Amino acid sequence: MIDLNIEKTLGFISKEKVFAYEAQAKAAQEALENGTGKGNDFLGWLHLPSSISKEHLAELKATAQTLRENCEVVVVAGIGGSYLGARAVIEALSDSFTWLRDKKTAPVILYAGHNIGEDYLYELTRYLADKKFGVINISKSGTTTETALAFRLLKKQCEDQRGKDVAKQVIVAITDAKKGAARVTADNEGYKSFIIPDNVGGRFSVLTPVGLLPIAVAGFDIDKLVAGAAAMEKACGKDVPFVQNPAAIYAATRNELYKNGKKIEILVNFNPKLHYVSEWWKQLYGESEGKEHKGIFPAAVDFSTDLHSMGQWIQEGERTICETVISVEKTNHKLEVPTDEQNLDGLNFLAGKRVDEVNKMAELGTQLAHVDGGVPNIRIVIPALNEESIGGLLYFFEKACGISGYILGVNPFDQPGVEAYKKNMFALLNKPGYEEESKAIRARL
Ligand SMILES: O=P(O)(O)OC[C@H]1O[C@H](O)[C@H](O)[C@@H](O)[C@@H]1O
Repeated sequence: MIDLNIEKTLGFISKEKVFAYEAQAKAAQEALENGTGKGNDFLGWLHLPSSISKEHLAELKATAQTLRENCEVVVVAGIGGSYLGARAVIEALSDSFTWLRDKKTAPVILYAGHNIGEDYLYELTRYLADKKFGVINISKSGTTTETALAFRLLKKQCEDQRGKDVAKQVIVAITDAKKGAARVTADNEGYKSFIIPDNVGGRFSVLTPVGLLPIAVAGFDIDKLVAGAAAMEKACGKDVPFVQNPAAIYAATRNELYKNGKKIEILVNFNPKLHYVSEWWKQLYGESEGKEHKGIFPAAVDFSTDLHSMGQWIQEGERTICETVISVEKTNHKLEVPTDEQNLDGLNFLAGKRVDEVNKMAELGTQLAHVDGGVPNIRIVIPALNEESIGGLLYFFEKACGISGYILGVNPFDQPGVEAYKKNMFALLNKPGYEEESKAIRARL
């Protein structure tokens, strides 16, 4: 379970004001439960953790096993919500150097379809040239250009390298039940496929096959991940009183901070493995709340790395920011600072201490400094980097996002703004059907 602490925001906003959101948070929770709010076609994530069946998990694990047995490398092709959840969990739980080890216990997971870098894709195809690789092609719409382009390359390479029959075994599609090019290809080629439910938007889909299959291929326990999320679903349930509901309190606090001029929320970690949890969080909150010219800008830093780059700005720059720190209570391994007789580096005052003790003092020192500098600080403690904790943390953020978006007054479940660049790109590339737009955009150049 997580521990949420808002004490260090209270010099900037008052507890009374935060607690005054109780009625709004309750109304938001009810709108989510009853499906009466904006975007109510996309509430499938709300009770997803508690509704995932053992059979579904077993099917995912069986497919993961096929990929694990037949692949040295598995490429996850997807963008946005179709890759960030999987990557967030895999990187949070993986040994940082596992990809460099000769002996591997699971296929190396690589990512594609989240950029259009020609060199990136060239180098990926080169790396895969002598590898037994498979592909998980993930796209809810089934038509996202970045992903489709990468998949076209990977599909051809996989078939050329491994033959059509093996390719059929090691290519898996995760997409809509009926529509989209990814569905057509999967059905035509006879790929194993999983469905992304209609009522679960991409950024809320980590606990569907979108996240669960790659996570299982990487060797992590999806039963425990889902169990952690289900426990959090309960802890943030509609009947939990406001003061005890971490999702409601977080949603209320960030809305009150926003009202008081804190336009940017920086998600902070003191553990490099959480980098992609922040990337996932940025999409979740950015796409959900950034509309109608409103919404906190979600940013992220990795400390202490970024204390030596962004630390100055955070300490003394424009006072429009607040921080939310994810702190991991216990490390998974133990490492002590050794004693050195000569003590040339002057570090003997740390000798015998755990490295994590030093990290925790960096964290505490940073919190106090930033609060002194005018940055309100929310702290979220998770017990450890394991499946249960991460599952719980992700669901907590999803639930809080739904409540927070409704308090803000926007539809947290659509993303109309994302289409603007796509329309221009298609017009510039002369995509059939965009003839008028092509003419209009060329006239502007
Ligand atoms: O899964 P897909 O349909 O390929 O979509 C992938 C991503 O791109 C879209 O443009 C949306 O902005 C995201 O919300 C989505 O997660």
